[in-house]
Amino acid sequence: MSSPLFQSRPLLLLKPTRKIFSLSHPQNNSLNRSPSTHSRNGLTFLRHKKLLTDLSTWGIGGPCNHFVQVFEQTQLVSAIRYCKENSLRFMIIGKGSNCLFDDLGYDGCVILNRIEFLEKIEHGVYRVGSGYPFNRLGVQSATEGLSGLEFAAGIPGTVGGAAFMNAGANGQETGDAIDTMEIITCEGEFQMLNRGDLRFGYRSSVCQDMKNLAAITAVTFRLNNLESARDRQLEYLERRKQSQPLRERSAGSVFRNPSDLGVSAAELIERSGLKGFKIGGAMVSNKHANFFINCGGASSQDMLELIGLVKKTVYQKFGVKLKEEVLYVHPYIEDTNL
Ligand SMILES: NC(=O)C1=CN([C@@H]2O[C@H](COP(=O)(O)OP(=O)(O)OC[C@H]3O[C@@H](n4cnc5c(N)ncnc54)[C@H](OP(=O)(O)O)[C@@H]3O)[C@@H](O)[C@H]2O)C=CC1
Ligand SMILES: C=C(O[C@H]1[C@H](O)[C@@H](CO)O[C@H](OP(=O)(O)OP(=O)(O)OC[C@H]2O[C@@H](n3ccc(=O)[nH]c3=O)[C@H](O)[C@@H]2O)[C@@H]1NC(C)=O)C(=O)O
Repeated sequence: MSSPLFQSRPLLLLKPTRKIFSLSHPQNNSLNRSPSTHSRNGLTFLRHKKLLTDLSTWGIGGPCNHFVQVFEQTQLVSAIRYCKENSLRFMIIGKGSNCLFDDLGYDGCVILNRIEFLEKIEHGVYRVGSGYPFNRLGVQSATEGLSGLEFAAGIPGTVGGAAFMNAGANGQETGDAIDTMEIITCEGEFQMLNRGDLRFGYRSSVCQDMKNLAAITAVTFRLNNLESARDRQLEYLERRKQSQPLRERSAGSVFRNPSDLGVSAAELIERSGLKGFKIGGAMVSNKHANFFINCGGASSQDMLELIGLVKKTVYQKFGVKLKEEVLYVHPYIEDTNL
């Protein structure tokens, strides 16, 4: 974050912004132009109309310059081509449950992923559109006596977001259940990635490092028979309800757990005395210290400052550098060091 605008902000894990397209600049690409709508190849693009507040579970974010919803893989390709032809940077968003948008908005095109098909290839093998709700898939598969995604119940993301982040809980991870992944490259080509290509790690997948990934379009899961899968799923969900503030506006865990220290980020934050600590409308949850809540009118600056302060305090107290799990979306591409 080299720009003066962001000098005082904490270093959040940056989203892998699509860089292939030419860049717009804040001075000649105002985020506050008058709203309009136009159609192209059956897609409706909104200009300066959509607020990112409505697209993130945190309920934070200003206007985006361009916004389009896609319901099929071919529409996603069209949307990406449109961005390419018009030199727009773009991002694919699922449920916005892992993103921190800026109050200044986003100067490119936000593509909302609504590709929600589910195809049963054979018993235990599901091919699922990347916009399919991950939560629903977790309940559905467990109800059918299939094991592998019981942990997904209660997770507010999409299948694409979960695969991209390798979401996990209760000792299970998304990547463990994935057989293949279908993607679109920045050149607009479809590609199939096999299990061996995917290199999943704790909250990471090969997708996060792929320079030419435009979007994950579908994921094929291979699940195992387990009679007690539904009971396990219900137990995990109950545990989640007891320990996490699911009714509040959050983005799940803000920080990754430190590796090999045998202590969670939540415990470090709690032991720093920060539960309930508030900056503006942003607050460290009293229920779970690694969940930060928008308790009313939080700005992106409030949240960024809270993240920075928690990070600094934990470092001063324990010498541990916490690393963000949430992804900060820069309003302008020039503000990144990418
Ligand atoms: N374990 C838990 O309890 C919780 C877990 N989570 C997890 O956080 C993640 C958020 O999911 P979701 O809300 O849908 O994601 P988001 O809409 O928050 O998107 C997060 C990032 O994932 C990338 N992404 C999302 N969908 C796609 C796709 N189809 N293809 C390529 N990249 C994609 C986007 O990258 P880009 O912008 O570069 O396109 C985006 O920056 C999930 O893994 C979810 O399970 C969230 C809350 C709680
Ligand atoms: C919510 C997310 O995933 C969650 C996932 O739901 C849960 C359940 O398995 O396990 C991880 O949380 P977590 O490590 O904080 O798990 P928890 O079981 O809640 O807590 C771990 C430990 O921290 C302690 N703890 C927890 C909360 C708190 O306020 N204070 C505290 O001291 C608990 O007592 C426990 O000893 C994932 N988070 C990360 C960063 O790995 C997410 O990724 O967004």
